[in-house]
Amino acid sequence: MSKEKIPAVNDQGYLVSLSNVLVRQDEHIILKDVEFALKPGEFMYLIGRVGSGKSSLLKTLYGEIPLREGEGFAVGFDLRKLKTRQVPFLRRRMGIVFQDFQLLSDRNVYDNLLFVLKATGWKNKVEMDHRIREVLSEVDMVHKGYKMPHQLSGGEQQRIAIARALLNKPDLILADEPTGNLDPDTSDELMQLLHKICKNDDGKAVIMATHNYNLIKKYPGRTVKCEDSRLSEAQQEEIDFDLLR
Ligand SMILES: Nc1ncnc2c1ncn2[C@@H]1O[C@H](COP(=O)(O)OP(=O)(O)OP(=O)(O)O)[C@@H](O)[C@H]1O
Repeated sequence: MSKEKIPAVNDQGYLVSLSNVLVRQDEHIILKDVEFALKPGEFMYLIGRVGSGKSSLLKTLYGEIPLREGEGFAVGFDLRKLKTRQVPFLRRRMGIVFQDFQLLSDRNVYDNLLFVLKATGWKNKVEMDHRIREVLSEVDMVHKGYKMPHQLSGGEQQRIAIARALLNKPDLILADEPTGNLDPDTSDELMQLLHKICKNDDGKAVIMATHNYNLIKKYPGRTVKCEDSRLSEAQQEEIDFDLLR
């Protein structure tokens, strides 16, 4: 729906590219010398102990923490030059999913999705209805539009949160501990859904912060770790080792 036509990838074909980035919370340095890049269609896990900076890194990507040092690019935007008024446009190109679902409790599933479409500039009722049906179908929840959030299980609520994240056809999904409130079987289903979204032809990438190493074992993929204020690619052996601890 947005009129901007800037490409989501940079000259090197990356959806996200950070170089020499410093991430701060207040005056505290959370991560330094951050270097990483992500291509369309990639699925990347972000791991690290509690407080190691996973959420802070995601917040930097979605413009919640301003990038003041280093170079950053995400879904067509130069994060270093990002103006407050551009943040909604950046977020329209990203779908963000949290551990606690964050659905509006006072309205049903359909109206939760409608609310987001209206807030992001959609006007045409038929188009909005069509898009809502499409995203509900993508997450296998077509018949749950009339339900109130409290009438859904945790796994179903997270599916709706993913449907909401998909509404504006984002180039990148950022998921911060999306299985944190789900039981193992439901987590499993959610992983299959996220991988399916990533494998679609439109080249969506996913970054998922997680503590759930069992899921990484079951659904292996590129894994990046926050540790000692640094970001690095994690090896499978490290994941195996951490599982044993
Ligand atoms: N709003 C804030 N203001 C100041 N410091 C913060 C803020 N949010 C987080 N921090 C600090 O930044 C550090 C990194 O936190 P962050 O939430 O990024 O870690 P995390 O790896 O996502 O942790 P978790 O696994 O618990 O979600 C922590 O030391 C935390 O206390």
